[in-house]
Amino acid sequence: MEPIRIEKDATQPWDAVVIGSGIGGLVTASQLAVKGAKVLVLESYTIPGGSSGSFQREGYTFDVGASMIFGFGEKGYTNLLTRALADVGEHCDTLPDPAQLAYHLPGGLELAVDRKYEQFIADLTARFPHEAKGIRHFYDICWQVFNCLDAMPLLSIEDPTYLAKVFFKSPLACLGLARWLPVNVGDVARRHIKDPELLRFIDIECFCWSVMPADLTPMINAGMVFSDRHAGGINYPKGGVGVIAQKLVKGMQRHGGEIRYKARVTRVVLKDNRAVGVQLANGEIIHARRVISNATRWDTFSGEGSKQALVDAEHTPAAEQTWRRRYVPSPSFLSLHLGVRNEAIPANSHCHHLLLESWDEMESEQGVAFVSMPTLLDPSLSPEGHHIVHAFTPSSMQAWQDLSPATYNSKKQADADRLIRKLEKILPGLSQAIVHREVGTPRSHRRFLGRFQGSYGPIPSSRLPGLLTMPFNRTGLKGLYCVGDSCFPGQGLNAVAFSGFACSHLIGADLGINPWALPN
Ligand SMILES: NC(=O)c1ccc[n+]([C@@H]2O[C@H](COP(=O)([O-])OP(=O)(O)OC[C@H]3O[C@@H](n4cnc5c(N)ncnc54)[C@H](O)[C@@H]3O)[C@@H](O)[C@H]2O)c1
Ligand SMILES: CC(C)=CCC/C(C)=C/C=C/C(C)=C/C=C/C(C)=C/C=C/C=C(C)/C=C/C=C(C)/C=C/C=C(\C)CCC=C(C)C
Repeated sequence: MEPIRIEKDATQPWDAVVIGSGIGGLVTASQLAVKGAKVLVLESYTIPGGSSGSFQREGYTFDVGASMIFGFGEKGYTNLLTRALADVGEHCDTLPDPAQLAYHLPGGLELAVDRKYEQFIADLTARFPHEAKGIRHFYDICWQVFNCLDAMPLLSIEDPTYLAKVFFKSPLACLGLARWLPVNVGDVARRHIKDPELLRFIDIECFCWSVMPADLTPMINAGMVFSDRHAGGINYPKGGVGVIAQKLVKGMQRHGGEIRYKARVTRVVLKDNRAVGVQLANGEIIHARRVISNATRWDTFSGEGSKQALVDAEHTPAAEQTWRRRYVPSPSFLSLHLGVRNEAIPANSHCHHLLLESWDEMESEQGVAFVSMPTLLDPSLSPEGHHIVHAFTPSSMQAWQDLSPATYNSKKQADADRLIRKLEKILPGLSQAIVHREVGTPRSHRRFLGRFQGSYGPIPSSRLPGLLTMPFNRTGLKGLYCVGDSCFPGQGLNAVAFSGFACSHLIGADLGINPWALPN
């Protein structure tokens, strides 16, 4: 289809300026470029991708953060990364992971989540035979949610025209989603499962991606995660996670979009209470018809703790204060990027592992340890004879603030050593095999990713009704939109990709450049 060109006036040369090149920002920008909009992405760092970038050191290609990738399936509508790339004429070769994750839990509960659904159900049932029915019911309900999502093109539910069309196309799927929107996982799990240890397992199943127990995790997101890992499966992009962002940039550029690196936005420029552009740290002002922030809402709007927000307190909409009362920043991470000699990795290891020593520690500072070893799938990421061990554990900014440089450095090394000792439970001899080591703290995450308190993303401050209170892309300021994990439906690459599709669709509707028909 011939792209629709938008008329521009001299003072507003860009149709849309996107602040940040996380996956949310890049999907918005590339989708808008495909619709014919003139788009500019401004990224403060030197590479694209944000938490989903990759960086090179001494022959290793390390993932910044994201490593377990959903949304790369071939069928249906929930494969949003595959779709975002295909829409700009790009494709990532991926390596299928035979298991999503190997759990190493208290009480000797060891379980790898098999790619095949029936195998996973059989393995979990073997451990909890008295809960065979409950296990089947609970995970089958997750499939019902997933099947609703997978049955229809996923665009902005803020656009009434889309809602009407999609309701006409898939009425039952829409009603199914409307039913599950206000529900959390804990309520559904307790309806079918009674064994306290199995309920704890459901908690950690949620925690490992939502950083919340089941009672605070929205059912829609669980339906997505607990089913996509078996439907499209977990697939690792060949060459590292950063390839996804690099290809989105390439595809966007091919459609006329542009990106500038080392371009930190310091404020959204307003005129008559409307966003009309942005100002960069070097003072340059760039005008645009629409401004999209891929920074977190805490970094976008003023409020308690936000030091240099992009919108001042006077112009911050009241709804943002309500959001801040409902959602708080989750902890950040202490992260390790290790290059290790092959001998430390047992043969036939899984790529992703989660270790928890005591259930009481699930939500504690540095309680759960996550491990990703992508070289088990893609050996080209490390020098021959070596593997990557990327490990992280939740850690809050408060634990790292107000320390002298010497105390900060020694805490960093001591905490890293402790994490490595923990990992030796599954990787015996690890500490002796390390040849390259980099340690990141919440302060590193804040500095390099520009994220408020280095946070992984927003989590509810109390029990909320599922996803019902999560804000969409439109903000209370005309011309300004948000995208990324502080928008519906929250954290996760596939989730922020959805946020990007929804945001570009909404802006497309506002600018009148959307194609009439829903995508196939
Ligand atoms: N699957 C996994 O294993 C895993 C692990 C970690 C993170 N993640 C996911 O990654 C997702 C994050 O995606 P996202 O789209 O929200 O964004 P993001 O935080 O990854 O990227 C935001 C980008 O905006 C840039 N930026 C911020 N403020 C700026 C400013 N003022 N000027 C210019 N640039 C600025 C940052 O440098 C960054 O590149 C999260 O949802 C998280 O769940 C996944
Ligand atoms: C009309 C009517 C009636 C109605 C309407 C209704 C509707 C339509 C609705 C709609 C809705 C929707 C569309 C929704 C959507 C949703 C979505 C898309 C979702 C998604 C989600 C996703 C997710 C959540 C994901 C996630 C993931 C993650 C986070 C991951 C992570 C991971 C990690 C961290 C890893 C770690 C571990 C290791 C390493 C071991």
